[in-house]
Amino acid sequence: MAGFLLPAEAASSSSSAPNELQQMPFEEPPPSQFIVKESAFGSVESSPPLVQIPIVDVSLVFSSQDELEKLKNALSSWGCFQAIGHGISSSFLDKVREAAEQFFSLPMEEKHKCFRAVNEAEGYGSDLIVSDKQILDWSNRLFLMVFPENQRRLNLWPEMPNDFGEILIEYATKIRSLMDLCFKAMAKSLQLEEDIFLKHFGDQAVVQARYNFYPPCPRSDLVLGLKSHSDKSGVTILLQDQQVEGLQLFKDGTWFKVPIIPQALIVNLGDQMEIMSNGIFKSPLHRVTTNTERMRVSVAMLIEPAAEQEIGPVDDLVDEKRPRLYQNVKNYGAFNYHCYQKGLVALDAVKM
Ligand SMILES: O=C(O)CCC(=O)C(=O)O
Ligand SMILES: [Fe+2]
Repeated sequence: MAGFLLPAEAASSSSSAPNELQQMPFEEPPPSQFIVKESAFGSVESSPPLVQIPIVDVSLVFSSQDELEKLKNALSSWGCFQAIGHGISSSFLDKVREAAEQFFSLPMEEKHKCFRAVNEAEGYGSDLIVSDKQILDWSNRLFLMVFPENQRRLNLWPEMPNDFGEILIEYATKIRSLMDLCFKAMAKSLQLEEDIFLKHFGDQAVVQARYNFYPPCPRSDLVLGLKSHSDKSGVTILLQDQQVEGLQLFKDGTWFKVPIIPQALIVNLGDQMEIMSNGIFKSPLHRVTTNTERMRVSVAMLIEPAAEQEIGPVDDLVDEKRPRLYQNVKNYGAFNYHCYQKGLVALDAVKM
């Protein structure tokens, strides 16, 4: 293999073309900005225990109390589960993966059309730099707003493969239904009115797609595809690569590898639902390691309330036995990103 794409801003100190990805020889050691130093969460460990995180058949959560309990227990311990019975066919999931792979393998001139602007998150590129101490992720991503529909920036959407947009809209529509089902099930599992979380998201809820591309990395012992983070979202639904593992979850002081179940979707609770549930549901720390030989692709769909909408713990989950754990917040997405890139935990900063 002659080379791989290196996330841009990393190697380039030129601020005039921060998005220009560079071609680096495979043998080169990773530039120092990528090297993960020892952190509170330990060093890069590519072979931790492989654990089966809970599996929930979401087609049963309204008919089986056991399945609903499983969902509740999963979200209050791991903060995530593998969803089966979600009703999206395996052939359609393959189509979503294929469209992502086809986009990432296009020539750079073609991907260039989707490049994000220097200070914006939306579009194609590598890490948005917000701190000079930032350790860079060994990945490129395509980040697109899908809902509300009038906020789509179609000039950043890939033209190739030519059905990319159509597949994304169909996928996002199906995922939005799955998210709604999860929010209702979460409420029911806590004996709350079923629409309570949905109402907090409002009719202007934002759904974003994040296509992640992790090139092979010769030093997967030193570098991360995506640093340790918890998601800014209410909930994230993740379609993993069908063959290449990489996702790890942090629980009880240990990193665990998340196995691949090709037809499952990972429901990963985000910070904003941890806040709304007053800490009952957990937004887990997770990260992605790199692979020395194989690239990896994943597609994450995130939902959060509109930036200007204030959210906080729902009243019914605050009482004398369970005092309010979090402040009310607005525009939490941007705040979370800034904390993340500085190595801080955003949720800690909004605790009472
Ligand atoms: O690539 C993955 O498996 C995880 C991606 C992720 O955590 C994210 O996009 O927030
Ligand atoms: Fe994530």
